[in-house]
Amino acid sequence: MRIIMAGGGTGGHIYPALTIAKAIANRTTSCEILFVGTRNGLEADIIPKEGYPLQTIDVGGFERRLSWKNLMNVLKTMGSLWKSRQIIQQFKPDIVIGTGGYVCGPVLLAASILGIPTMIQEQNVFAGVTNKILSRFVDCVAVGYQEAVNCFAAPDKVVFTGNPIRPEVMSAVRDDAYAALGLSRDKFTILVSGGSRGAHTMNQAMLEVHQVFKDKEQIQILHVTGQNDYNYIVGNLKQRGIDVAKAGNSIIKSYLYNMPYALAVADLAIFRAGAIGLAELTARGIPSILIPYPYAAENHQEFNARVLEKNGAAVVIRDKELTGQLLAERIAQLTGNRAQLKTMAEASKRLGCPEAAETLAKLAFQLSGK
Ligand SMILES: CC(=O)N[C@H]1[C@@H](OP(=O)(O)OP(=O)(O)OC[C@H]2O[C@@H](n3ccc(=O)[nH]c3=O)[C@H](O)[C@@H]2O)O[C@H](CO)[C@@H](O)[C@@H]1O
Repeated sequence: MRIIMAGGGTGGHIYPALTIAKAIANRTTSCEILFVGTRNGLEADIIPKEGYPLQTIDVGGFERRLSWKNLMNVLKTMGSLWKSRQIIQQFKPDIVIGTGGYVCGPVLLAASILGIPTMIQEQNVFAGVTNKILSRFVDCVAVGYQEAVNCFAAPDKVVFTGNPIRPEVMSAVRDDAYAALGLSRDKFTILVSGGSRGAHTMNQAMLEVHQVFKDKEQIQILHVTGQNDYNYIVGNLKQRGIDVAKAGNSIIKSYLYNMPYALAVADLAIFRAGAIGLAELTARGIPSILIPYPYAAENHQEFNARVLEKNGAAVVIRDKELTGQLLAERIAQLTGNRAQLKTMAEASKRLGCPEAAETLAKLAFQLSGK
């Protein structure tokens, strides 16, 4: 089986690509995988680390108005369509799968023109524009949320599979994880993550939260800041009398390459509402406070978050209402009410789809005719 995986920009598009590719590879003795992304996306860091080949094309997003940038991007996209065609003709894939990001447009379109079987995987409740357009050309659209089915013009092509999560998310063992992360196994653990690129407003609010909880011996906060904000947070906490270099209750990381371990120990999560992060939380049955990123395309993170809220798995705080004080209050309410946390954890677990990657792999075999 030969597969091209196209996806990039953020972790929310790259990890599903990796997960689907590995699930397909696990079902066959011979599998060649090529990733196609962009030079500037997180894929340029993550994919080589995972040991897979990555080819890049140059592609940019469009603004919703007439501009020079848009004109340049039309030219870029035409060039990238040509390059995608060359990559596909050279690699000769049995199937091309897109998991989101601008890079999917030219790669999936070129594959479809060349008559190669194609599938896109839409992670969000509210589908992105690129995927809506692509859905007219591809053979199959696999969606992470049942609610997303209606976003597409050709519902007969749409299949609900759930969002794929790395198998390590399910296999990570709590006891091993405490040791690997240097955390205490006797404390209530709060995991804070603003998605693969971090979230500045969340980080700002967290400064106050660390201060409020610094003397609460029973609580430890593992806060993943994202690479841009790490020094800002560590420096600011120092000014507030919290030295993160000395083992304390505030553990600050810029990025976690071993997120599955962090999920294995999290008793409560404070997250943005990226679809893969939410799929991971629900697969492990972790209750959460969600602060959707308000500038995500068509505000799709809020749609994601509201599904968890509606089902009793999460509490949502809107970014514009977020303050350190409000966040600290919500955390105190939940940590002070273990019965509510348990109910939320059960609700979270009910929403999880840990078998999604397997379902997607089977679908890929069916589509490719292999
Ligand atoms: C700003 C934006 O538009 N973000 C989008 C992006 O999400 P984004 O990449 O920000 O977030 P997701 O939650 O979907 O995925 C993040 C992935 O990165 C991993 N991770 C994150 C931080 C870290 O330190 N280590 C780590 O491994 C998480 O475990 C997860 O697997 O794609 C998602 C899927 O289409 C969308 O729902 C999000 O709205």
